[in-house]
Amino acid sequence: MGKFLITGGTPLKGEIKVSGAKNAALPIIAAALLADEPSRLLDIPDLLDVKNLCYIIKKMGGHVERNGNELLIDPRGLNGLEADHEIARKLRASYYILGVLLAKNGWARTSLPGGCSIGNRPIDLHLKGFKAMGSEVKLDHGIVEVKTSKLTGDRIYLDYPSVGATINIMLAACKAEGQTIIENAAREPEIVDLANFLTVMGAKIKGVGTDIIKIEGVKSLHGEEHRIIPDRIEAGTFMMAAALNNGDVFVRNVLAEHVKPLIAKLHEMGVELKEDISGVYIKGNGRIKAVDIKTLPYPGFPTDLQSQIMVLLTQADGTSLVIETVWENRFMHVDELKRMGADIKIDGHSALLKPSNLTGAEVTATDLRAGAALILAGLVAQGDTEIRDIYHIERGYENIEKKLAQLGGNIRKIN
Ligand SMILES: CC(=O)N[C@H]1[C@@H](OP(=O)(O)OP(=O)(O)OC[C@H]2O[C@@H](n3ccc(=O)[nH]c3=O)[C@H](O)[C@@H]2O)O[C@H](CO)[C@@H](O)[C@@H]1O
Ligand SMILES: C=C(OP(=O)(O)O)C(=O)O
Repeated sequence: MGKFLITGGTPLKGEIKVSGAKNAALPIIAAALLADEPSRLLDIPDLLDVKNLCYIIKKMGGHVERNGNELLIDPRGLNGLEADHEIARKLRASYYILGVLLAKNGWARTSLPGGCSIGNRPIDLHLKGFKAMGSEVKLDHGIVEVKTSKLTGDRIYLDYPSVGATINIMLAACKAEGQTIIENAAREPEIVDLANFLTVMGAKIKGVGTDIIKIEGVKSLHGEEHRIIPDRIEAGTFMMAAALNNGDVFVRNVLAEHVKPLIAKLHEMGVELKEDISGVYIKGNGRIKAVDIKTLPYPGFPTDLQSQIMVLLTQADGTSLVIETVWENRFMHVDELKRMGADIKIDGHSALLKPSNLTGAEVTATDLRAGAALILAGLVAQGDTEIRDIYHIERGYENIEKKLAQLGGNIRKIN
């Protein structure tokens, strides 16, 4: 199993290009299966999650071909109704197969999905949506089965603006009979990207990016070409890496409007940054002011950047408070950061951080963003850091060690 070895202290300088967004690419790959023809997807990151989803599609008879960062998906041979259970358990996005196959064939089965262990992660809202649309739902021994003789649009209120439930219901609703209205829908940019792709395929969707999405079902969808939006979480991770290490970095391929909550906080922290049409310039100036953070659904501060910003806050000039409201177990990086000397106290959903001198240590990535936080910590710490279980990080960051090394970061992977 691979490890990252990092020696901290080198300022990061130069330019780095952000890849396509994992959390947009995965539902868009699934959506391509709704068409009657092939689709060509551009800027698909080369990630473990993408490989696993493609494997599931191939096992169901679909054809997937990768050419650099392009993915050709031909759904014409798709004859399976069941996602490979073993692989489906390795990623969250495998459950999008449910919405797609329900719309296509009225029947689907998969094991409960995987993804980061950051909380309970129920799928009740997905199932509530499928049921409202006329499906029978069975959940037995970790296997979910959804079945319908006729998928019909309905009004569905989400008790929480769940990203996954909004996506799964949208996927199913595109080919349901009549209109589906999702109330209290999630507004994340990845959902807008998915809706843009579905719309060029022929779907009728209104209100995306607001909390009420209306979808009028259509009989068929056609294949299309689509470029995935830049990954705002990868972008945010690099922006913070630059701010931490007195860097002078241009993070290219960032849509600044997608990272507004982070930009606002970096401004508050006194980090110098400038937005550009194609990215963001960051210049660390050796001083970071303490700030408070509360994670919220979009457009609030993203939970997927919470672990990373904590590292920045260990270097601030005072005490900061971080409140995690989305996931109940997303402070697992804290024990690892403490091994590196971080002064952090957890009380329920809150973490209190005091200025700390970080030193290199042997640490373990417990989930994807926790792993990213450990990389940031390793880059700023004195001495050597070894990060284990980096497969978590590789689920969501494309060649992160190569990209950071290109900026002068002293990081390498060993197998
Ligand atoms: C693959 C993907 O896109 N993952 C992202 C997605 O995860 P994911 O789509 O799983 O996150 P959700 O928005 O669904 O979950 C948010 C909250 O809703 C709760 N919930 C969710 C579904 C449900 O049926 N019932 C329920 O109670 C969850 O327990 C959690 O507390 O959005 C999260 C929130 O921005 C991000 O952290 C993940 O990186
Ligand atoms: C939690 C994440 O991903 P997933 O939902 O795929 O586990 C993430 O991307 O930070």
